[in-house]
Amino acid sequence: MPTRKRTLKPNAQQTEDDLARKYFHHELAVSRVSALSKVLIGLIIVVATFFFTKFYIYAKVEVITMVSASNNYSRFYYEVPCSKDYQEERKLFKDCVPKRCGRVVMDSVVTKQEARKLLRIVRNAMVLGGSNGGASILDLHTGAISKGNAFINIFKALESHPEPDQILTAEDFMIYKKVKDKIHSAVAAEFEVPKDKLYLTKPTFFSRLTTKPAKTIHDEYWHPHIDKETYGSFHYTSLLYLTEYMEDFRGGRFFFIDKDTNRTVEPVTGRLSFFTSGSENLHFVERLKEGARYAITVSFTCDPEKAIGDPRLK
Ligand SMILES: O=C(O)CCC(=O)C(=O)O
Ligand SMILES: [Fe+2]
Repeated sequence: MPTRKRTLKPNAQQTEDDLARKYFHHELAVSRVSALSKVLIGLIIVVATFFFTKFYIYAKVEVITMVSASNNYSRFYYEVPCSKDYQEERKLFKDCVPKRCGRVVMDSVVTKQEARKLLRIVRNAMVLGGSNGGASILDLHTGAISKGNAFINIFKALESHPEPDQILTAEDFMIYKKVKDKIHSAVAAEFEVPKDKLYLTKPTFFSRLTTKPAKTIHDEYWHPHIDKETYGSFHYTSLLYLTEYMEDFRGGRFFFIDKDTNRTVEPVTGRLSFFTSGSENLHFVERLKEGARYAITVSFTCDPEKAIGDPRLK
């Protein structure tokens, strides 16, 4: 029996092939379109996120000059609600951990003359050191001083110096101690802590900021930070300024970062600024635009185990 091959009519076969081809192309096109649209959607999301973030950052920040260089403040006080950062320690150091948190600026605790003497100390010391980047420190307690891309010990460097008295003297340490004691009293009184329950802690150091580009992480002073987190032992941070904003340098203002506002303190020679060190006082230093900015960070703790003594010439 002749077998009848079941064949489609040429036309029908063609139509089916065409359809299959068309379908295949359609599928391919659809998958190409959907891959392309995925890429496009991804791109749109990335661009939108970028602009939103930028817009949000810029839209958010209103800058308020909280403490201006052109005014004199015998006592400026700005209260902020305390963060939860102190909860664990409240029982341990009950007379000392802040009950009330805030920011204080006092222009009459340290005299201009004392500030100028302290400025001379750090300037002299920097003859032996100085960072390659924009931030140098001098810690009279440990002897650490920035040099190049690292630190050296100033007491060691003085041993081989022909005229160490030209750099650092016993009198310098007396001035440093006198000023540090006045700051200690002011912080204790303002935050109602018995002075003998509040201890000087480390690091307590001089700083010099310049416009030099950063060479190491130690030069990057402008990052927002919380002192209690960064330094561990701090409960109260104080800053004594040794040069003046817009006189000796441009940029270099101190910024407190609040929810939708930044509040600045403009440095003035002899200006004492202090605040509770928890996350209620997130802050940064504006990048310098010109000149050199000198300050001392004098830090206090409630933990007697973290206390440090007065520095002395070794
Ligand atoms: O120098 C200043 O104004 C602030 C320095 C600072 O934030 C710090 O030492 O932790
Ligand atoms: Fe700080």
